[in-house]
Amino acid sequence: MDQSALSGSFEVDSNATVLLMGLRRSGKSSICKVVFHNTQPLDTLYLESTTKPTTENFKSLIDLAVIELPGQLNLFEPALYDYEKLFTSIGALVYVIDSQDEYLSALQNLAVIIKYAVSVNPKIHIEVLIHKIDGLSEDFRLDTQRDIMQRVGDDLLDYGLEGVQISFYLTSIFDHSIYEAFSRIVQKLIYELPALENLLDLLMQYSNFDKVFLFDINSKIYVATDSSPVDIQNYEVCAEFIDVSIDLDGLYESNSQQQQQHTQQQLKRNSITDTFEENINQSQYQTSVSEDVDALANAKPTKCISRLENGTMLYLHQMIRGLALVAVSRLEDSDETTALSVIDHNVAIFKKSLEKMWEHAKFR
Ligand SMILES: Nc1nc2c(ncn2[C@@H]2O[C@H](COP(=O)(O)OP(=O)(O)OP(=O)(O)O)[C@@H](O)[C@H]2O)c(=O)[nH]1
Repeated sequence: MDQSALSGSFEVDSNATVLLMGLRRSGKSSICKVVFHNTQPLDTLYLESTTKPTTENFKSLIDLAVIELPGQLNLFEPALYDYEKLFTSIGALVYVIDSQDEYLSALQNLAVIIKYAVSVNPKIHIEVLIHKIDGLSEDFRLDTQRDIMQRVGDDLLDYGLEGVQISFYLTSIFDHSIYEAFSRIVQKLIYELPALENLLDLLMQYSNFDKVFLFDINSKIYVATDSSPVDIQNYEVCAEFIDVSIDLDGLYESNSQQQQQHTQQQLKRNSITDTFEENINQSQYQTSVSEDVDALANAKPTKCISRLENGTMLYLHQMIRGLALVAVSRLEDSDETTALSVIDHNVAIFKKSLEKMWEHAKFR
């Protein structure tokens, strides 16, 4: 984690910045660890309290920065930091509420922060994570959400802020809900999102996909998807398929590496049988190694296709900037060969469009 004592000022220069706030022990650091560092949820149990603001930078389709403020910071205290500068330069405020704890003081704190945030940055996205829902029953989760939404609405009315848009998410680091929430939050910061969604809709239509995601491979956040509703099971299956594909990719050596080993074995055999030819073979070997290096440099992006027991096909194709396109399709076995060449062709066109979009991207 990139810990920085920001001694009085925050260096934030892009709207693709998320500010993570919430009371102590609400789960802020755990969320960062699990989503952006692949930490196992149970390993967050004994995390130390954050005492200084920390910033984490993630390079994906956008260069995202997540600033975590320690829970004990109080906006009313004599300003240690330049809050005005901070709030004017962020794209989203994410406030974490521990739903397993008594949350009234968190809601008071949230109302004060929202009042300040919208006064200095009216365009800010306000996102509330009703967190640690793994400890609540299904019914109680919805009751808690209703209660929190009602109370936040009342508090804002008291401040005369009735028009403020706030999004609420039920989250836990123990399931996919935290990734789903962060995906939606990050998408709001992507200026090109409508164009991307359009492209994905077209890709889906012409490739017989049922659902298509554009994933950030490291975090499993999806930076875009087509316009059909997201079914969490589809998300889970696609996110897990990324891990499987990457593991498989690492398991098998590329052709060029195998070729290199074969040449090496050949060389050893020759050196035993014929010393005269050894020199010639060695020079051949060297040529083949340098060719292999070139081949590796031009290595093809990862592509993986798999069919599940229920007949669903999963299709993964690596894109630019650590992204992967993952799609679900219910293609019949008999159509597969022709359909796959059409899909490959369409995906290649999509990738080119993505490259162009990236070149002209607003947040780079
Ligand atoms: N049950 C449950 N526990 C969680 C969840 N997320 C975080 N926790 C636990 O909550 C505790 C506090 O988490 P932290 O991430 O340290 O909280 P924080 O908001 O960063 O706390 P400060 O650094 O003090 O501001 C840890 O023991 C986590 O394991 C969750 O989704 N469910």
